Amino acid sequence: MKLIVDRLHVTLDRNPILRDVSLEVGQGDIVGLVGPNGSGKSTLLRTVYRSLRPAAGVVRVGDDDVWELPPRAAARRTAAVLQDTGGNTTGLTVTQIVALGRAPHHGLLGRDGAEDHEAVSDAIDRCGVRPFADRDHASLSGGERQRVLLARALAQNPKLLVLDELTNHLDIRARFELLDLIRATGVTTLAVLHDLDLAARLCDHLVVLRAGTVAAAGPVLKVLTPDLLADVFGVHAHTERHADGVIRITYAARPLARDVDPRGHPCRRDGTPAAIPPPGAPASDQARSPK
Ligand SMILES: Nc1ncnc2c1ncn2[C@@H]1O[C@H](COP(=O)(O)OP(=O)(O)OP(=O)(O)O)[C@@H](O)[C@H]1O
Repeated sequence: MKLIVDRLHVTLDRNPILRDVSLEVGQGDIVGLVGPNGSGKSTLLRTVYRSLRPAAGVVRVGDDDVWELPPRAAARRTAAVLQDTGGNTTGLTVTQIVALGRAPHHGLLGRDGAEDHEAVSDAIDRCGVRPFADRDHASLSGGERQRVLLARALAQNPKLLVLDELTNHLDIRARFELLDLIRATGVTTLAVLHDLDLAARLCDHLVVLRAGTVAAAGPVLKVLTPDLLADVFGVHAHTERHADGVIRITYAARPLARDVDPRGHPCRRDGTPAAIPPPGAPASDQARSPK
């Protein structure tokens, strides 16, 4: 199903956290949500998986506003894998954790049927956690637990996957494997990723948040321009597609100084110029961080 976020505003403790945020994830597409710390990525995800009601705006999954759907119907559509959803799982096996993904599909009696067993078994296999199936979930490594949480989400058979830093605990091979796995699901996905290289590998499109607003959105190469990387992330970098088809980002050795604007002109900490550069003045190389 398609996800549409339309003119979303979120306020927390009277502070505006998201302002006029709109984005779209097409059926089966993977869109990466990126941005500096505190830019509002997790807050946006919370409105999408219906844990935080927006002050204004609409979140539509398929044809329905998720905030108008009954909670159980909304839960059947969207599965979220969050940074710290491990919770206290001591005493539950991996299979039991994955089976929790079936809860939104159960009737009043809450009994597992053949379809539930099949969905759980299939998710366990797809995520490669069969070797741990009978282990206590709490005894797994961080990376193993991440895969189990993804298996729980897939067991739910969702129409929309919402992922918050899923690859955090994973080694590099496991990251690539997980990215392949997410791609193979074919499920519409909105994923928060801090690692821009991984975002470029996984995603069809990116949405860049800065201070609660959308700074840019579109195909990876169009979005991750040197100006945007300097402006939003404060780094000198360039992005290109290599001969193997993979988009990679090359970063300068150091971040931009905080008191230099993206063109290398001195500025105040709030980004306003310290002095108006004369017309046509070249960017000061001295003011730039070394490449
Ligand atoms: N209850 C609250 N009251 C006021 N501000 C809040 C509240 N909860 C979160 N915030 C602020 O909202 C902003 C956005 O937070 P959010 O967690 O969505 O950012 P993020 O982009 O996911 O950050 P990170 O990359 O560090 O995980 C932050 O500045 C945070 O301090």
